[in-house]
Amino acid sequence: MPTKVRRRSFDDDPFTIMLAPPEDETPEQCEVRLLLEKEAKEISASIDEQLGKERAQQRKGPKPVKVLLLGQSESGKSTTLKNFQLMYDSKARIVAFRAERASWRAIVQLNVVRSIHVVLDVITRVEVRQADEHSPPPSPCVDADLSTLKLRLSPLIQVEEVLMQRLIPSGPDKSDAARLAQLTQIPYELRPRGVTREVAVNSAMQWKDVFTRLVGSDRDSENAVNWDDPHDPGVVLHALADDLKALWSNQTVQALLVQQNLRLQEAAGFFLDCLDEVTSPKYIPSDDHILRARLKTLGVSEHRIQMTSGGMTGSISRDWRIYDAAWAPYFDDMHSIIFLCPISAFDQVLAEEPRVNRLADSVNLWTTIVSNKLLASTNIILFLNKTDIMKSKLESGIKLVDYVNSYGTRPNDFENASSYLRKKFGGLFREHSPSPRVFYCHLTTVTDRKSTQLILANIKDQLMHQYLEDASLLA
Ligand SMILES: Nc1nc2c(ncn2[C@@H]2O[C@H](COP(=O)(O)OP(=O)(O)OP(=O)(O)O)[C@@H](O)[C@H]2O)c(=O)[nH]1
Ligand SMILES: [Mg+2]
Repeated sequence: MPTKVRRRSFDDDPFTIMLAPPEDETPEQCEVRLLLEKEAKEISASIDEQLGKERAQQRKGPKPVKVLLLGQSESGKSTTLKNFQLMYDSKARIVAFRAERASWRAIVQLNVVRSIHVVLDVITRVEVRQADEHSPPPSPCVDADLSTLKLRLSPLIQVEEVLMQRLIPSGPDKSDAARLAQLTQIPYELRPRGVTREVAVNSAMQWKDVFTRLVGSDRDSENAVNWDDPHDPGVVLHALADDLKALWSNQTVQALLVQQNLRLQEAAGFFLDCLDEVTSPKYIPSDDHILRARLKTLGVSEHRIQMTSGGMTGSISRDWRIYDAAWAPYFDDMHSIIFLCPISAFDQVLAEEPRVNRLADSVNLWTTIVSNKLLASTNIILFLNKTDIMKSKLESGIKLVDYVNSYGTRPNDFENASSYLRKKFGGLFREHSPSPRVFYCHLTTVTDRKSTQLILANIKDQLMHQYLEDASLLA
C-alpha cells in the first residue's frame, strides 16, 4: 500500500551497508547490519542444502528448463509469471487463464475495498483528533459532508470481510494454504489496526475455484458471473460507485493523504483511478487489470509451460518450469534466476522489519545470490522493476540521495538514477561472482505487457539456445 517519505541518514545507504560496516556505527546500525548478515548466512546455507539434495538425485529423460523468479515481497514475481502464462501457455491454458477472470474480478474488488479502507481510516483518525478538546484542531479538518460520506461507505467493510473469508478457509488443514500477511507498503508508524494485513494464498489452494463457485458454475469468463446474485460484491460496489468517486476526488481526502505521505497511487493493487470501470455492473477484469491485481503468494508455486523455440535446424520444444519463490529461498538445478528488485522501494522499509530499507534488503539478497559458489554457472538476470513508480517518485521530488548517500550530487532524474543503480548492482555482481560471467540487466515495468513480453521473449530464446549448447556439449 502507500509509501511514507522519510529522510534517512548517510549510514543507511544500502550500498555502504553492504560493502563496509562503518567504524563508528551506533548500536542500532550495528543491530541492523547484524540482522542483514544473519539473514544472508541463513539464505546461503539453505541454498547449499537444496543444491546438495538435488545433486544427490539421479534424473532421467530430458531435463526441463528451470527458471526461478526471486525477489522480496511485492517485487513483481507473480506478475512476471502471469506475463509468461499469457505469452506461452498452451491455447487451452490461456483460455483457462482468461476464464479465471471471474476470480480475478473478486481480487480487484478486494484491492479496491482495501484502498478505500485506508482512506476511511485516515478520516477516522482526523475525526478522533477533532473530537479531542485537549489537542489542537487538525488542519485540514473533516467536515460533516465527508463524515456522512464515510458512513455511507461503511457497508464496504463488510464486503471486504466476505471476500477475505472466501479466500481464507477456516480449518486446520487449510491453514497453510492461505492466510493474512502484513501489508508491506503501509508506513510502519501509520499502520492502522484494521488494514495492516493482506490476504496471501499459495498454489495448493484452489482459491480461483472458490470465487468461480461463488459467482457461478460456468467457467467461461463473462458467463461465469451470476449477474443476478444480490450478494455479489459487485452489486454493493456498483450501488456505492458515486460515493466512492466522490471520496477519491474529495479535496480534503487528497490533502490528508499528501499530508500523511500516503501515496496510494503507487501502492500494489491500486484501482481508484478507474472506479468507473471496476464498479460498472458487468465489470470483468482485462488482462491488464489481472496484471495489476495484487494477491500475495505464500511459499513456492511451480508453473509448467511447454515452450518452443525456432532455429536454423528446426524447432525444439521443451518443458519449462517456472518457480515463483516469494521470500523463502528455493533452489533446484535452476538454469536461470530472474531476480526482481523493485527500485521504486528505495524510500520504503520492510513490513516485517521496519528498520531495514527495502532497497538495502534487495541489495543484500542480490549479493547473497550472486556470491553463492553453487550458483556460479547459473544464468542470473536482474530486473530493476517498478520503473514507472520510480519515475513518478523522482518527479514528485523524492530524492534518491536521501536514501542512497553515495548517489551524491547527480541529477535526481530517472535516467541518471536508473543507470546508477544498474552500475551498483553490476558492480556487486562482478565483485561477488565466484567466476566471471555476463551481467544481464533490464529496466522493467512488469505490469506493462508489451515491454515485458519483449524482454521475456528474448530471455526465452537465450535460455533455449544455451540449453541446446549445453546439451550438445554433453552429447
Ligand atoms: N506500477 C507497477 N506495479 C507493479 C509492477 N510490478 C508489479 N507491480 C504490482 O505490484 C504488486 C506486487 O506484485 P506481485 O507480482 O504480486 O509481487 P510478488 O513479488 O509476487 O510479491 P509476493 O507474492 O508478496 O512475494 C501487484 O499489484 C503488481 O500488479 C511495476 O513494474 N509497476
Ligand atoms: Mg507473488
